[in-house]
Amino acid sequence: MSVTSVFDPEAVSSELPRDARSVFELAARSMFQLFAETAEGMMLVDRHGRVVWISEGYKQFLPALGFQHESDFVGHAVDEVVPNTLMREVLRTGRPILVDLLTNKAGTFLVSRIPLRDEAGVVIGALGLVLMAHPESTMQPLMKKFSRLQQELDDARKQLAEHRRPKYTFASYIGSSPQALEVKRQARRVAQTDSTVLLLGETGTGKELLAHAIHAASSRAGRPFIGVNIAAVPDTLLEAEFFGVAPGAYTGADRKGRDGKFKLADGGTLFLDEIGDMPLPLQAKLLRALQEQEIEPLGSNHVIRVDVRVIAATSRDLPRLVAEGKFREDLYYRLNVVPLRLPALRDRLADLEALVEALEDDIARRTGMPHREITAEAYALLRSHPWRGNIRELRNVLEQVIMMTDDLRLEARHFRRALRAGGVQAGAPIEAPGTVQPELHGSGARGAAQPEDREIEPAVSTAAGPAGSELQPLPQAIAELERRSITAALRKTGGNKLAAARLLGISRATLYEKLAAHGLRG
Ligand SMILES: Nc1ncnc2c1ncn2[C@@H]1O[C@H](COP(=O)(O)OP(=O)(O)OP(=O)(O)O)[C@@H](O)[C@H]1O
Repeated sequence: MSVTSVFDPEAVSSELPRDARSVFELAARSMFQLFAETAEGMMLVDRHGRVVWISEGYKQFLPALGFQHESDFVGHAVDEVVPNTLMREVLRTGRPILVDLLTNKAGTFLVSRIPLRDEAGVVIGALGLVLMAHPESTMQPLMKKFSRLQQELDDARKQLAEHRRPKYTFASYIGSSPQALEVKRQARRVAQTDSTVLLLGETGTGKELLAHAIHAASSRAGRPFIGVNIAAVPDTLLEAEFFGVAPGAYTGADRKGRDGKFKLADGGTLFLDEIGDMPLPLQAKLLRALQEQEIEPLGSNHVIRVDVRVIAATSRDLPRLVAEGKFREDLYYRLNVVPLRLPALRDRLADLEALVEALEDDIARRTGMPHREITAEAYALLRSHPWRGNIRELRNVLEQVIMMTDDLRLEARHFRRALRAGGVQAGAPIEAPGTVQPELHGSGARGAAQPEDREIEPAVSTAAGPAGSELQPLPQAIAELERRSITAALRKTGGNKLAAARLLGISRATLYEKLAAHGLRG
């Protein structure tokens, strides 16, 4: 846009009174005068970049620039007398640089550079203004605030990157049994590709750990790893969680819009944990996102392209869910590109010792407590335990024992109590006839009561308050019953919340709410 096209005195004079042109010229002269007087310094260069004039104020900078006399400065090429100037840039592009910091041997200056044009709009020179000398001292409070904000932003970015960094690598997956080595070999291979991976296995077998490790070994390692635990998010919030919300779609906290997990994982890996708990209506949308790599935030009619590698995991029997009409067959096949089955701990007992050592080491490091020695007899007892909760349960038991005793030698007797507290007597049959293992079943819909519920009946009936005991207000009795049922379910599942929620016939999100309400750590 040329200056004349905006301030054309001819055009102005046709619409304004006759003396408009002289008013305009007067205005231009006054503005020039004002700049010359208020700016710390001002200079004019011609179309060849030669300094043709400097203001009285500008003369103060000459000694610092290395000149005794005005004549040593005026008449010379601007970039020869003012190091680092961008005046030539303005002459070349015809675009002003309204605010800039210029630093050279004379100091730092807040400057402004404006092209000058003739009536045809051709650049015939440029005006340079020194708005402020040494702004680093004058503007110190502002600069300080700016650098503090910048520092805070950098810290937040670092924290976020740290948070999104893969927590585990293949080295974190402990085990050298043939089963463990095979699963690591397959996972390493698949890490070199961009294929969708489906991790299958009971609860606590290390599916999430392996998902992190695959990401860390893939070409996406430098990009985010984003996890969503589908079972932990209420159905009504899942769509927004996955695909995000467009600005203005809602009032309140989401008014500004929010990125979904797909967007956050762009360029990286999205880990969909407990995929078997995905509500049916959302499965079609997920399938589309996986196939097209396109998402549509809630309340928006625009699609966003994403580049996301998906790793899904489940402890549920997906083919069975498909047969029951609870999981879309097309989504199942889309996810089941590379299935990896993680062995249960009871099927790789050869790794138990190495796992115990690694977990004990980790617990000691985290808690600052001394290392413990574990006797052969204790190992024999641990090997005979059914380990329904797998490595998570093993860790819980170990943690409990370490917390309960100061003894440096951990014997079978130490573990016996913790294993009993886990709900299953060491060496006792894994399940009584008619009971069902919490994981790999859970055939019911999210939150629906399960037939497995009868497993916790004993806890429920005793908690209900035995006949003849003191009566208490109903709300209190109900709260107590709820608390006891939750504790029993958690004990039974080795602390696994999803399995406990299934046993109780509630969603994991509800379980979390109730844990908080009862002040239970879970
Ligand atoms: N092979 C392993 N080596 C070391 N630690 C392991 C291994 N497998 C699992 N763990 C540990 O056991 C715990 C549970 O693992 P993880 O959460 O990966 O299991 P999961 O299969 O995803 O469980 P869920 O299905 O319940 O979500 C974590 O603390 C993890 O570090």
